[in-house]
Order: sequence, then C-alpha cells, then structure tokens
Amino acid sequence: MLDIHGVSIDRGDKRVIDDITMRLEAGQLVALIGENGAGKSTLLHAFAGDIPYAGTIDLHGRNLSAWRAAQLAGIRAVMEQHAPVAQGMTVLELVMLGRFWAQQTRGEPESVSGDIAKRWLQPLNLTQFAHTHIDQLSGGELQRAHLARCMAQLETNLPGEQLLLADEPTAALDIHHQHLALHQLRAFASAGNLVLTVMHDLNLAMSYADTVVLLKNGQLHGMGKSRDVCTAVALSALYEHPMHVAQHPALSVPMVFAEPKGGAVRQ
Ligand SMILES: Nc1ncnc2c1ncn2[C@@H]1O[C@H](COP(=O)(O)OP(=O)(O)OP(=O)(O)O)[C@@H](O)[C@H]1O
Repeated sequence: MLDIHGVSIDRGDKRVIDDITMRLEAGQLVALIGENGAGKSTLLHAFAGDIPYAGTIDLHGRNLSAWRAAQLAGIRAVMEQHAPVAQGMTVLELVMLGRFWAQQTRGEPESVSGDIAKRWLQPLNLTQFAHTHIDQLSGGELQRAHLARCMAQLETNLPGEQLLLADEPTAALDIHHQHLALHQLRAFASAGNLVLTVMHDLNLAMSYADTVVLLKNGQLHGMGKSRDVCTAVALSALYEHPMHVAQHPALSVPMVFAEPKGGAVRQ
C-alpha cells in the first residue's frame, strides 16, 4: 500500500533521513521507534507529502506527488505532534474539520458531518466536551480531540486501505486513555487500513503494533514483528541505554525494562 524507495531527506546541511526503503501493507499498525532526533517525524512528514525528499513514495502504486490534495484528504489523515489549533473553536467544530474535504468534494451536508463527528467523540471519551472551547481543554483532552478529527476524516462508506499517520498520538494521554486511543487505532488497522505511528512508549508499541520499525540517525535499523526485532541487544544499541526484554506475565508480547541510571532506588 505504501512503498518507500531510496528516500533521503536533508534539513539544512544535515542528512536526517538516509536511503530508507520499505513496503508497508494495509491491515497493519506500524510503530516507528527510535531516539530523539532519529528522523521519525521527518519521515512521517514526508509520507504526508509535507516536505521535499529524494527517492520515491508511492501510495496505492501512485506517486504521492501525483495525488490531488482533495483526493488524498479522503484516504489519508495526519495527526501531527504539535497540531495548530484555532482559538475559539469547540471540540465538535474541531472534529468536524475532518469532514471539510467531504463537504467540499461531495457536498456532504453539515448535519451529516456533525453526526459523524459526534460519533467519534464517544469512543475517545469526549462527549462531555462537545461544546467546550478547545483552548479550555487539557493537553490530553486536546490530543484525543485531534485523534477524533482524524478518525472522522477517514470515515467512508467503503472502509479499508486508508492511511493514518500519527506522530506520538498517546504522548499526552494517561494510561487509560493511551489504551483507549490505541484500541481505536488497532481496530482501524484491523479493518484493512494502514496506521503508521511514531511512539516512544516501547511497551505500548509492542502491545499494539503488528510491525515495529527501528530508526537510528535517519537509517533503518530493523523492521519486523516486535518479538523478532525488539531484542535487548537491538534496543540497547538503538537507544544507547541498557535494556532488558521479558515476556508479559499474561500476554504473549515482549516487555521492555530500561535500566535506571545509577541503579534502582532503594525501597
Ligand atoms: N526544520 C528543521 N530544520 C533543520 N533541522 C531540522 C528541522 N526539523 C528537524 N530537524 C532535525 O532533523 C532531525 C530529525 O528530527 P525529527 O523531528 O524527525 O526527529 P524525531 O525522531 O521525530 O525526534 P523526537 O523523538 O525528538 O520527536 C533532528 O536532528 C532535528 O534537529
């Protein structure tokens, strides 16, 4: 579904993405992990078509640059790390922004857009905030509202083979809402779509992702199932920090423990 071939990106005089080639199929949640500055957001921006790059990125076999913005809006949503917010807008109005493309290209009535937006408030625990101004939300509530906007954007009569790009979508969320949000992303991927998400929480990544992509200094350092690529050796090298990997006590997923600097606190 998303074919990336020989993609390199320079920012200023620095090469931040260096010759990345990979193929990502629909039906997967893919977690992009790596240290600060590894190039994760830059790569996501390139997939979103927001920044220039060398190499090719094809979505559904068609070069990303050949897609018209209105067409792309119906099949690809982007949840940015620091999404700009217009002051004075309510949560419902923000989520309805996700339907702007449908109103413009399909003449979707505002009432239909509103119904779709309202439906996405509930699974992200936002119903009580529908008419709250977004500048009155906490960081986590606002992050959930942006996720609801993206989910509303990608709601179609013909679900499947859509692309959701999410940059640290759970960074501001408490543990309950992290799982609530990832459950939605997981369900969206399982419905035949591709979710590509940048994540710093390795245990969440390994619990929800079908595929984990390891990025270091702009280069691909591994890609595959978490149990294959998220070894203690690979993760310790990726983060230059000693890591231990064990099995989750109840689930068949690996769990990561980073060694505390200077040893554990005495209890
Ligand atoms: N606009 C810019 N101009 C110049 N350099 C930039 C720009 N944006 C990012 N960079 C540099 O590109 C590199 C990759 O940044 P990027 O934001 O992609 O990293 P990241 O892996 O997403 O990091 P983090 O985990 O901290 O969010 C970094 O070294 C950063 O300093």
